[in-house]
Amino acid sequence: MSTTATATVTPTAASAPGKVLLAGGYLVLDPAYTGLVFALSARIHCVSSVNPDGQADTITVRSPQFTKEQEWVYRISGTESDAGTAVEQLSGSPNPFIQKAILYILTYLSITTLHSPLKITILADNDYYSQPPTTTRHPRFNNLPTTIRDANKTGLGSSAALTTSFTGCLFHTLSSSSSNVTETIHNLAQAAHCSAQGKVGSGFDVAAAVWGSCIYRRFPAATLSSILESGTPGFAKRLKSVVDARWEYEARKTTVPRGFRVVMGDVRGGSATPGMVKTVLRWREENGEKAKERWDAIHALNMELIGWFEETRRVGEHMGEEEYVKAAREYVKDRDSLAGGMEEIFRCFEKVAETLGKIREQMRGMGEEAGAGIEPPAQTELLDKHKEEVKSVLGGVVPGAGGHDAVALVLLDVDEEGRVEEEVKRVMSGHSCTMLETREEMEGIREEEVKGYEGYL
Ligand SMILES: Nc1ncnc2c1ncn2[C@@H]1O[C@H](COP(=O)(O)OP(=O)(O)OP(=O)(O)O)[C@@H](O)[C@H]1O
Ligand SMILES: C[C@@](O)(CCOP(=O)(O)O)CC(=O)O
Repeated sequence: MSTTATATVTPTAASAPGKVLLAGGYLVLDPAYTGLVFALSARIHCVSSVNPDGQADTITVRSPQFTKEQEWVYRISGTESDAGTAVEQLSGSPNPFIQKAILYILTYLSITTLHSPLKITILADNDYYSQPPTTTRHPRFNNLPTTIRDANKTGLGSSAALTTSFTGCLFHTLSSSSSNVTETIHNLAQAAHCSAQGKVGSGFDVAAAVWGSCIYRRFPAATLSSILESGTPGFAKRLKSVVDARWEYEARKTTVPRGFRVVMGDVRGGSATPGMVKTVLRWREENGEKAKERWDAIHALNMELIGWFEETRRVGEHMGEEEYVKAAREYVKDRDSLAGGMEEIFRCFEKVAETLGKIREQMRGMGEEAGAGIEPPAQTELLDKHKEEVKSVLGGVVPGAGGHDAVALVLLDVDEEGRVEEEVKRVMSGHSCTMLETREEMEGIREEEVKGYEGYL
Protein backbone atom coordinates (compact mmCIF):
# COMPACT_ATOMS: atom_id res chain seq x y z
CA MET A 1 0.00 0.00 0.00
CA SER A 2 1.15 3.53 -0.60
CA THR A 3 0.75 4.91 2.92
CA THR A 4 0.16 2.70 5.91
CA ALA A 5 -0.27 3.46 9.56
CA THR A 6 0.03 1.59 12.84
CA ALA A 7 -3.05 2.39 14.84
CA THR A 8 -3.12 3.09 18.54
CA VAL A 9 -6.27 2.09 20.34
CA THR A 10 -8.69 4.40 22.18
CA PRO A 11 -11.40 2.40 24.01
CA THR A 12 -14.72 3.67 22.65
CA ALA A 13 -18.43 2.92 22.90
CA ALA A 14 -21.05 3.83 20.31
CA SER A 15 -24.70 2.99 19.76
CA ALA A 16 -27.02 3.30 16.74
CA PRO A 17 -30.81 2.99 16.52
CA GLY A 18 -33.14 0.64 14.67
CA LYS A 19 -35.76 1.91 12.23
CA VAL A 20 -39.32 1.82 11.04
CA LEU A 21 -40.16 2.92 7.50
CA LEU A 22 -43.59 4.36 8.19
CA ALA A 23 -44.15 5.59 4.63
CA GLY A 24 -42.28 5.02 1.39
CA GLY A 25 -41.79 1.24 1.26
CA TYR A 26 -40.58 0.25 -2.26
CA LEU A 27 -40.85 3.84 -3.56
CA VAL A 28 -37.75 4.84 -1.58
CA LEU A 29 -35.69 2.47 -3.74
CA ASP A 30 -36.04 5.11 -6.48
CA PRO A 31 -34.37 8.50 -5.87
CA ALA A 32 -37.41 10.18 -7.46
CA TYR A 33 -39.40 9.37 -4.28
CA THR A 34 -38.88 9.91 -0.57
CA GLY A 35 -39.51 7.85 2.53
CA LEU A 36 -40.47 8.74 6.10
CA VAL A 37 -38.31 6.74 8.49
CA PHE A 38 -38.33 6.89 12.26
CA ALA A 39 -35.34 5.83 14.27
CA LEU A 40 -36.25 3.72 17.28
CA SER A 41 -35.14 3.74 20.89
CA ALA A 42 -33.90 0.13 20.44
CA ARG A 43 -30.16 0.41 19.81
CA ILE A 44 -27.19 -1.79 19.02
CA HIS A 45 -24.13 -0.92 21.07
CA CYS A 46 -20.46 -1.63 20.33
CA VAL A 47 -17.72 -1.29 22.92
CA SER A 48 -14.01 -1.56 22.11
CA SER A 49 -10.97 -2.21 24.28
CA VAL A 50 -7.43 -3.54 24.05
CA ASN A 51 -7.46 -7.36 24.04
CA PRO A 52 -4.61 -8.49 26.30
CA ASP A 53 -5.07 -12.14 25.22
CA GLY A 54 -5.19 -11.49 21.48
CA GLN A 55 -2.55 -12.29 18.86
CA ALA A 56 -0.82 -9.44 17.03
CA ASP A 57 -2.96 -7.59 14.49
CA THR A 58 -6.19 -9.34 15.45
CA ILE A 59 -9.62 -7.92 16.13
CA THR A 60 -11.82 -10.19 18.22
CA VAL A 61 -15.53 -9.44 17.99
CA ARG A 62 -18.01 -10.91 20.47
CA SER A 63 -21.78 -10.97 20.65
CA PRO A 64 -22.13 -12.46 24.14
CA GLN A 65 -25.94 -12.53 24.19
CA PHE A 66 -26.00 -15.59 21.94
CA THR A 67 -25.04 -19.11 23.00
CA LYS A 68 -23.06 -20.36 20.04
CA GLU A 69 -21.01 -18.94 17.18
CA GLN A 70 -20.81 -15.72 19.10
CA GLU A 71 -17.14 -14.90 18.55
CA TRP A 72 -15.28 -13.93 15.39
CA VAL A 73 -11.52 -13.37 15.13
CA TYR A 74 -10.06 -11.39 12.21
CA ARG A 75 -6.40 -10.82 11.33
CA ILE A 76 -5.47 -7.75 9.35
CA SER A 77 -2.50 -7.25 7.02
CA GLY A 78 -1.39 -5.15 4.05
CA THR A 79 -1.98 -6.07 0.42
CA GLU A 80 -0.19 -5.39 -2.82
CA SER A 81 -1.02 -2.69 -5.34
CA ASP A 82 -3.23 -0.44 -3.27
CA ALA A 83 -5.87 -3.18 -2.97
CA GLY A 84 -6.73 -2.15 0.59
CA THR A 85 -6.25 -3.87 3.93
CA ALA A 86 -6.62 -7.65 3.86
CA VAL A 87 -8.99 -8.99 6.52
CA GLU A 88 -8.70 -12.71 7.11
CA GLN A 89 -11.24 -14.45 9.32
CA LEU A 90 -9.46 -16.85 11.71
CA SER A 91 -12.50 -18.25 13.51
CA GLY A 92 -16.27 -17.99 13.84
CA SER A 93 -19.13 -18.41 11.40
CA PRO A 94 -19.38 -15.89 8.54
CA ASN A 95 -20.68 -12.47 9.58
CA PRO A 96 -20.27 -10.32 6.45
CA PHE A 97 -21.53 -7.14 8.17
CA ILE A 98 -18.66 -7.21 10.69
CA GLN A 99 -16.07 -8.38 8.18
CA LYS A 100 -16.91 -5.72 5.60
CA ALA A 101 -17.07 -2.95 8.20
CA ILE A 102 -13.54 -3.83 9.38
CA LEU A 103 -12.26 -4.03 5.83
CA TYR A 104 -13.77 -0.71 4.70
CA ILE A 105 -12.72 1.24 7.82
CA LEU A 106 -9.13 -0.03 7.92
CA THR A 107 -8.69 0.47 4.19
CA TYR A 108 -10.12 3.99 4.43
CA LEU A 109 -7.77 4.83 7.31
CA SER A 110 -4.82 3.04 5.57
CA ILE A 111 -4.26 0.87 8.63
CA THR A 112 -2.51 -2.48 8.11
CA THR A 113 -1.12 -3.10 11.55
CA LEU A 114 -2.39 -2.47 15.09
CA HIS A 115 -0.45 -1.18 18.08
CA SER A 116 -2.31 -3.70 20.27
CA PRO A 117 -4.84 -6.45 19.54
CA LEU A 118 -8.40 -5.24 19.82
CA LYS A 119 -11.67 -6.56 21.23
CA ILE A 120 -15.14 -5.28 20.30
CA THR A 121 -18.27 -6.39 22.15
CA ILE A 122 -21.70 -6.08 20.49
CA LEU A 123 -24.76 -5.65 22.71
CA ALA A 124 -28.23 -5.43 21.22
CA ASP A 125 -31.26 -4.03 23.04
CA ASN A 126 -33.79 -6.77 23.71
CA ASP A 127 -36.45 -5.58 21.24
CA TYR A 128 -34.36 -6.69 18.23
CA TYR A 129 -35.22 -10.35 18.89
CA SER A 130 -38.41 -12.00 20.21
CA GLN A 131 -37.78 -12.66 23.90
CA PRO A 132 -38.97 -15.73 25.81
CA PRO A 133 -41.88 -14.97 28.17
CA THR A 134 -40.87 -14.10 31.71
CA THR A 135 -42.60 -13.20 34.94
CA THR A 136 -39.76 -10.89 35.97
CA ARG A 137 -38.04 -8.18 33.90
CA HIS A 138 -35.33 -9.24 31.46
CA PRO A 139 -31.86 -7.77 32.11
CA ARG A 140 -30.93 -4.77 29.93
CA PHE A 141 -29.10 -7.00 27.43
CA ASN A 142 -30.78 -10.37 27.76
CA ASN A 143 -29.06 -13.63 26.77
CA LEU A 144 -30.83 -15.90 24.33
CA PRO A 145 -30.43 -19.68 24.12
CA THR A 146 -29.86 -19.59 20.33
CA THR A 147 -27.38 -18.59 17.67
CA ILE A 148 -27.84 -15.21 15.98
CA ARG A 149 -29.06 -16.95 12.87
CA ASP A 150 -31.77 -18.84 14.78
CA ALA A 151 -32.87 -15.85 16.85
CA ASN A 152 -36.30 -14.60 15.89
CA LYS A 153 -35.69 -11.09 14.55
CA THR A 154 -38.39 -8.46 15.00
CA GLY A 155 -37.53 -6.49 11.85
CA LEU A 156 -36.01 -3.40 13.48
CA GLY A 157 -33.02 -3.36 11.13
CA SER A 158 -30.43 -5.16 13.23
CA SER A 159 -27.85 -5.40 10.44
CA ALA A 160 -27.97 -1.64 9.68
CA ALA A 161 -27.85 -0.65 13.38
CA LEU A 162 -24.99 -3.12 13.94
CA THR A 163 -22.99 -2.01 10.89
CA THR A 164 -23.42 1.68 11.78
CA SER A 165 -22.64 1.35 15.47
CA PHE A 166 -19.66 -0.93 14.68
CA THR A 167 -18.37 1.52 12.07
CA GLY A 168 -18.61 4.46 14.50
CA CYS A 169 -16.98 2.49 17.29
CA LEU A 170 -14.06 1.11 15.26
CA PHE A 171 -13.49 4.42 13.45
CA HIS A 172 -13.17 6.36 16.72
CA THR A 173 -11.10 3.58 18.31
CA LEU A 174 -8.48 3.83 15.56
CA SER A 175 -8.64 7.40 14.32
CA SER A 176 -7.57 10.44 16.28
CA SER A 177 -9.55 12.74 13.98
CA SER A 178 -11.56 15.11 16.12
CA SER A 179 -13.35 16.85 13.26
CA ASN A 180 -16.96 16.05 12.46
CA VAL A 181 -16.79 12.63 10.84
CA THR A 182 -20.47 11.63 10.89
CA GLU A 183 -20.76 12.00 7.10
CA THR A 184 -17.68 9.77 6.67
CA ILE A 185 -19.23 7.20 9.01
CA HIS A 186 -22.49 7.35 7.04
CA ASN A 187 -20.73 6.73 3.73
CA LEU A 188 -18.54 3.94 5.14
CA ALA A 189 -21.49 2.22 6.85
CA GLN A 190 -23.63 2.40 3.67
CA ALA A 191 -20.77 0.93 1.64
CA ALA A 192 -20.06 -1.89 4.12
CA HIS A 193 -23.77 -2.69 4.56
CA CYS A 194 -24.44 -2.85 0.81
CA SER A 195 -21.37 -4.93 0.17
CA ALA A 196 -22.30 -7.36 2.99
CA GLN A 197 -25.87 -7.68 1.70
CA GLY A 198 -24.58 -8.28 -1.80
CA LYS A 199 -27.05 -5.71 -3.16
CA VAL A 200 -27.70 -1.99 -3.11
CA GLY A 201 -30.92 -1.33 -1.18
CA SER A 202 -32.24 2.18 -0.62
CA GLY A 203 -30.04 2.65 2.44
CA PHE A 204 -32.90 4.16 4.51
CA ASP A 205 -32.04 1.87 7.44
CA VAL A 206 -28.38 2.94 7.61
CA ALA A 207 -29.41 6.60 7.12
CA ALA A 208 -31.76 6.33 10.13
CA ALA A 209 -29.05 4.57 12.15
CA VAL A 210 -26.66 7.49 11.44
CA TRP A 211 -28.92 10.56 11.29
CA GLY A 212 -31.93 9.41 13.29
CA SER A 213 -35.54 10.01 12.23
CA CYS A 214 -35.57 11.60 8.79
CA ILE A 215 -37.27 12.21 5.48
CA TYR A 216 -34.99 10.21 3.24
CA ARG A 217 -34.13 10.37 -0.44
CA ARG A 218 -31.65 7.75 -1.51
CA PHE A 219 -28.26 8.12 -3.21
CA PRO A 220 -27.96 6.87 -6.81
CA ALA A 221 -27.09 3.16 -6.79
CA ALA A 222 -24.09 3.97 -9.02
CA THR A 223 -22.46 5.86 -6.11
CA LEU A 224 -21.23 2.54 -4.74
CA SER A 225 -20.67 0.52 -7.90
CA SER A 226 -16.91 1.04 -8.01
CA ILE A 227 -16.28 -0.16 -4.44
CA LEU A 228 -18.50 -3.19 -3.89
CA GLU A 229 -15.69 -5.50 -5.01
CA SER A 230 -12.91 -5.20 -2.45
CA GLY A 231 -9.36 -6.49 -2.72
CA THR A 232 -8.83 -5.54 -6.37
CA PRO A 233 -5.98 -3.27 -7.51
CA GLY A 234 -6.71 0.38 -6.80
CA PHE A 235 -9.52 -0.43 -4.33
CA ALA A 236 -8.06 1.73 -1.54
CA LYS A 237 -7.89 4.79 -3.76
CA ARG A 238 -11.37 4.25 -5.15
CA LEU A 239 -12.80 3.74 -1.66
CA LYS A 240 -11.27 6.95 -0.36
CA SER A 241 -12.52 8.98 -3.25
CA VAL A 242 -16.08 7.55 -2.95
CA VAL A 243 -16.24 7.97 0.84
CA ASP A 244 -14.85 11.51 0.74
CA ALA A 245 -17.15 12.60 -2.11
CA ARG A 246 -20.31 14.58 -1.44
CA TRP A 247 -23.12 12.06 -1.98
CA GLU A 248 -26.31 12.99 -3.69
CA TYR A 249 -28.90 12.08 -1.04
CA GLU A 250 -31.12 13.72 1.52
CA ALA A 251 -31.78 12.88 5.15
CA ARG A 252 -33.85 15.74 6.52
CA LYS A 253 -34.28 15.33 10.27
CA THR A 254 -37.81 14.99 11.52
CA THR A 255 -39.77 14.10 14.61
CA VAL A 256 -43.33 13.12 15.52
CA PRO A 257 -45.61 15.89 16.82
CA ARG A 258 -45.95 16.38 20.57
CA GLY A 259 -47.93 13.64 22.31
CA PHE A 260 -47.60 11.27 19.34
CA ARG A 261 -46.03 7.87 19.67
CA VAL A 262 -45.07 5.19 17.19
CA VAL A 263 -45.66 1.70 18.60
CA MET A 264 -44.27 -1.45 17.03
CA GLY A 265 -45.88 -4.88 17.11
CA ASP A 266 -43.91 -8.04 16.41
CA VAL A 267 -46.07 -10.56 14.60
CA ARG A 268 -45.09 -13.96 15.97
CA GLY A 269 -44.26 -16.69 13.55
CA GLY A 270 -44.28 -14.13 10.74
CA SER A 271 -41.83 -14.92 7.98
CA ALA A 272 -39.74 -12.42 6.07
CA THR A 273 -40.58 -12.28 2.38
CA PRO A 274 -37.40 -11.30 0.54
CA GLY A 275 -39.10 -12.17 -2.77
CA MET A 276 -41.59 -9.34 -2.35
CA VAL A 277 -39.20 -6.60 -3.44
CA LYS A 278 -38.43 -8.49 -6.65
CA THR A 279 -42.13 -9.13 -7.32
CA VAL A 280 -43.09 -5.47 -6.86
CA LEU A 281 -40.17 -4.17 -8.93
CA ARG A 282 -40.99 -6.59 -11.75
CA TRP A 283 -44.65 -5.49 -11.66
CA ARG A 284 -43.46 -1.87 -11.86
CA GLU A 285 -41.32 -2.63 -14.89
CA GLU A 286 -44.07 -4.52 -16.66
CA ASN A 287 -46.82 -1.99 -15.95
CA GLY A 288 -45.22 1.28 -17.03
CA GLU A 289 -47.81 4.04 -16.87
CA LYS A 290 -50.27 2.24 -14.58
CA ALA A 291 -47.53 1.49 -12.04
CA LYS A 292 -46.29 5.06 -12.25
CA GLU A 293 -49.78 6.34 -11.48
CA ARG A 294 -49.94 4.08 -8.45
CA TRP A 295 -46.49 5.15 -7.20
CA ASP A 296 -47.28 8.82 -7.77
CA ALA A 297 -50.56 8.46 -5.86
CA ILE A 298 -48.79 6.75 -2.95
CA HIS A 299 -46.05 9.38 -3.02
CA ALA A 300 -48.58 12.22 -2.92
CA LEU A 301 -50.16 10.64 0.17
CA ASN A 302 -46.76 10.08 1.82
CA MET A 303 -46.00 13.77 1.27
CA GLU A 304 -49.40 14.64 2.72
CA LEU A 305 -48.65 12.62 5.82
CA ILE A 306 -45.31 14.39 6.25
CA GLY A 307 -47.15 17.69 5.70
CA TRP A 308 -49.82 16.91 8.32
CA PHE A 309 -47.17 15.91 10.86
CA GLU A 310 -45.53 19.29 10.24
CA GLU A 311 -48.82 21.15 10.45
CA THR A 312 -49.70 19.36 13.70
CA ARG A 313 -46.35 20.44 15.12
CA ARG A 314 -46.90 24.00 13.93
CA VAL A 315 -50.40 24.28 15.38
CA GLY A 316 -49.21 22.57 18.58
CA GLU A 317 -46.42 25.10 19.02
CA HIS A 318 -49.00 27.87 19.23
CA MET A 319 -50.80 26.11 22.04
CA GLY A 320 -49.69 25.80 25.65
CA GLU A 321 -48.74 22.31 26.85
CA GLU A 322 -51.88 21.99 28.97
CA GLU A 323 -54.18 23.21 26.24
CA TYR A 324 -52.61 20.84 23.71
CA VAL A 325 -52.88 17.79 25.97
CA LYS A 326 -56.46 18.70 26.85
CA ALA A 327 -57.35 18.91 23.14
CA ALA A 328 -55.67 15.58 22.40
CA ARG A 329 -57.55 13.94 25.29
CA GLU A 330 -60.84 15.39 24.08
CA TYR A 331 -60.10 14.08 20.60
CA VAL A 332 -59.38 10.60 21.93
CA LYS A 333 -62.56 10.65 24.04
CA ASP A 334 -64.86 11.79 21.29
CA ARG A 335 -63.69 12.88 17.87
CA ASP A 336 -67.00 14.60 17.15
CA SER A 337 -67.21 16.69 20.30
CA LEU A 338 -65.56 19.87 19.15
CA ALA A 339 -64.90 22.28 21.99
CA GLY A 340 -64.23 25.90 21.01
CA GLY A 341 -60.68 26.77 19.94
CA MET A 342 -59.73 23.17 19.20
CA GLU A 343 -60.89 23.01 15.59
CA GLU A 344 -57.45 23.45 14.08
CA ILE A 345 -55.69 20.78 16.10
CA PHE A 346 -58.65 18.37 15.78
CA ARG A 347 -58.41 18.78 12.02
CA CYS A 348 -54.69 17.96 12.12
CA PHE A 349 -55.31 14.75 14.11
CA GLU A 350 -58.15 13.85 11.76
CA LYS A 351 -56.00 14.42 8.68
CA VAL A 352 -53.13 12.29 10.03
CA ALA A 353 -55.64 9.49 10.68
CA GLU A 354 -57.28 9.87 7.27
CA THR A 355 -53.97 9.96 5.37
CA LEU A 356 -52.64 6.87 7.15
CA GLY A 357 -55.83 5.06 6.10
CA LYS A 358 -55.45 6.16 2.48
CA ILE A 359 -51.80 5.07 2.37
CA ARG A 360 -52.79 1.61 3.58
CA GLU A 361 -55.50 1.40 0.94
CA GLN A 362 -53.06 2.32 -1.83
CA MET A 363 -50.38 -0.07 -0.57
CA ARG A 364 -52.95 -2.89 -0.39
CA GLY A 365 -54.00 -2.04 -3.93
CA MET A 366 -50.42 -2.19 -5.16
CA GLY A 367 -49.92 -5.52 -3.38
CA GLU A 368 -53.01 -6.96 -5.05
CA GLU A 369 -51.97 -5.78 -8.51
CA ALA A 370 -48.40 -6.98 -8.10
CA GLY A 371 -49.33 -10.27 -6.43
CA ALA A 372 -47.34 -9.47 -3.28
CA GLY A 373 -48.83 -9.71 0.22
CA ILE A 374 -47.89 -6.17 1.26
CA GLU A 375 -50.84 -5.97 3.63
CA PRO A 376 -52.05 -9.55 4.04
CA PRO A 377 -55.63 -10.05 5.36
CA ALA A 378 -54.42 -10.98 8.87
CA GLN A 379 -52.61 -7.62 9.12
CA THR A 380 -55.66 -5.78 7.78
CA GLU A 381 -57.72 -7.34 10.56
CA LEU A 382 -55.12 -6.47 13.20
CA LEU A 383 -54.80 -2.84 12.09
CA ASP A 384 -58.57 -2.37 11.72
CA LYS A 385 -59.17 -3.84 15.16
CA HIS A 386 -56.80 -1.29 16.70
CA LYS A 387 -58.61 1.57 15.01
CA GLU A 388 -61.98 0.25 16.18
CA GLU A 389 -61.05 -0.65 19.74
CA VAL A 390 -58.26 1.70 20.86
CA LYS A 391 -59.40 5.27 20.61
CA SER A 392 -55.88 6.67 20.98
CA VAL A 393 -54.81 4.96 17.75
CA LEU A 394 -54.89 7.34 14.79
CA GLY A 395 -53.87 4.64 12.36
CA GLY A 396 -51.24 2.12 11.47
CA VAL A 397 -49.36 0.53 8.60
CA VAL A 398 -47.49 -2.63 7.76
CA PRO A 399 -44.11 -0.89 7.64
CA GLY A 400 -41.27 -1.22 5.15
CA ALA A 401 -41.78 -3.96 2.63
CA GLY A 402 -44.96 -5.07 4.44
CA GLY A 403 -45.79 -8.74 4.85
CA HIS A 404 -46.35 -10.81 7.97
CA ASP A 405 -43.53 -9.48 10.15
CA ALA A 406 -44.64 -6.37 11.96
CA VAL A 407 -47.14 -3.58 12.36
CA ALA A 408 -46.54 0.05 13.30
CA LEU A 409 -49.21 2.15 15.01
CA VAL A 410 -49.35 5.92 15.31
CA LEU A 411 -51.17 6.96 18.45
CA LEU A 412 -51.87 9.86 20.74
CA ASP A 413 -50.12 8.94 23.97
CA VAL A 414 -51.97 11.31 26.28
CA ASP A 415 -54.09 9.01 28.41
CA GLU A 416 -54.11 10.21 32.03
CA GLU A 417 -54.09 6.73 33.48
CA GLY A 418 -51.61 5.30 30.99
CA ARG A 419 -54.03 2.64 29.76
CA VAL A 420 -53.09 2.93 26.08
CA GLU A 421 -50.31 0.37 26.29
CA GLU A 422 -52.56 -2.07 28.08
CA GLU A 423 -55.24 -1.71 25.41
CA VAL A 424 -52.79 -2.09 22.53
CA LYS A 425 -51.24 -5.15 24.17
CA ARG A 426 -54.69 -6.70 24.59
CA VAL A 427 -55.64 -6.24 20.93
CA MET A 428 -52.24 -7.43 19.72
CA SER A 429 -52.26 -10.54 21.88
CA GLY A 430 -55.52 -11.63 20.25
CA HIS A 431 -53.69 -11.65 16.91
CA SER A 432 -50.41 -13.46 17.72
CA CYS A 433 -48.68 -10.09 17.98
CA THR A 434 -46.51 -8.70 20.77
CA MET A 435 -46.10 -5.03 21.51
CA LEU A 436 -42.43 -4.04 21.63
CA GLU A 437 -41.20 -1.61 24.24
CA THR A 438 -39.39 0.49 21.70
CA ARG A 439 -40.73 3.80 20.43
CA GLU A 440 -39.67 6.42 17.90
CA GLU A 441 -36.58 8.42 18.76
CA MET A 442 -34.97 11.33 16.97
CA GLU A 443 -31.32 10.66 17.59
CA GLY A 444 -29.00 8.65 15.35
CA ILE A 445 -25.57 7.25 16.16
CA ARG A 446 -23.99 8.54 19.36
CA GLU A 447 -20.91 8.05 21.42
CA GLU A 448 -21.53 6.36 24.77
CA GLU A 449 -19.62 6.04 28.04
CA VAL A 450 -17.57 2.82 28.08
CA LYS A 451 -18.18 2.40 31.79
CA GLY A 452 -21.94 2.27 31.21
CA TYR A 453 -21.53 -1.34 30.00
CA GLU A 454 -19.84 -2.76 33.08
CA GLY A 455 -21.14 -6.23 33.85
CA TYR A 456 -21.98 -6.99 30.22
CA LEU A 457 -18.54 -7.05 28.59
N1 LIG B 1 -26.29 -8.84 17.82
C1 LIG B 1 -25.65 -9.12 16.69
N2 LIG B 1 -24.36 -9.48 16.70
C2 LIG B 1 -23.70 -9.76 15.56
N3 LIG B 1 -24.27 -9.74 14.34
C3 LIG B 1 -25.56 -9.41 14.27
C4 LIG B 1 -26.32 -9.08 15.42
N4 LIG B 1 -27.57 -8.78 15.03
C5 LIG B 1 -27.60 -8.91 13.69
N5 LIG B 1 -26.39 -9.28 13.21
C6 LIG B 1 -26.02 -9.51 11.80
O1 LIG B 1 -27.09 -9.05 10.98
C7 LIG B 1 -27.69 -10.16 10.28
C8 LIG B 1 -29.20 -9.97 10.18
O2 LIG B 1 -29.43 -9.08 9.15
P1 LIG B 1 -30.80 -9.04 8.31
O3 LIG B 1 -30.65 -8.01 7.27
O4 LIG B 1 -31.19 -10.43 7.96
O5 LIG B 1 -31.83 -8.59 9.43
P2 LIG B 1 -32.37 -7.20 9.85
O6 LIG B 1 -31.40 -6.15 9.45
O7 LIG B 1 -32.74 -7.23 11.31
O8 LIG B 1 -33.67 -7.19 8.97
P3 LIG B 1 -34.79 -6.08 8.65
O9 LIG B 1 -34.15 -5.07 7.72
O10 LIG B 1 -35.90 -6.87 8.02
O11 LIG B 1 -35.18 -5.45 9.92
C9 LIG B 1 -27.29 -11.38 11.11
O12 LIG B 1 -27.28 -12.55 10.32
C10 LIG B 1 -25.87 -10.99 11.56
O13 LIG B 1 -24.95 -11.17 10.52
C1 LIG C 1 -38.83 -2.49 0.24
C2 LIG C 1 -37.88 -1.50 0.86
O1 LIG C 1 -38.20 -0.21 0.33
C3 LIG C 1 -38.06 -1.39 2.36
C4 LIG C 1 -37.80 -2.62 3.17
O2 LIG C 1 -38.02 -2.29 4.52
P1 LIG C 1 -38.00 -3.34 5.71
O3 LIG C 1 -36.65 -4.00 5.70
O4 LIG C 1 -39.16 -4.28 5.47
O5 LIG C 1 -38.23 -2.48 6.93
C5 LIG C 1 -36.44 -1.87 0.48
C6 LIG C 1 -35.40 -0.76 0.71
O6 LIG C 1 -35.79 0.42 0.83
O7 LIG C 1 -34.19 -1.08 0.73
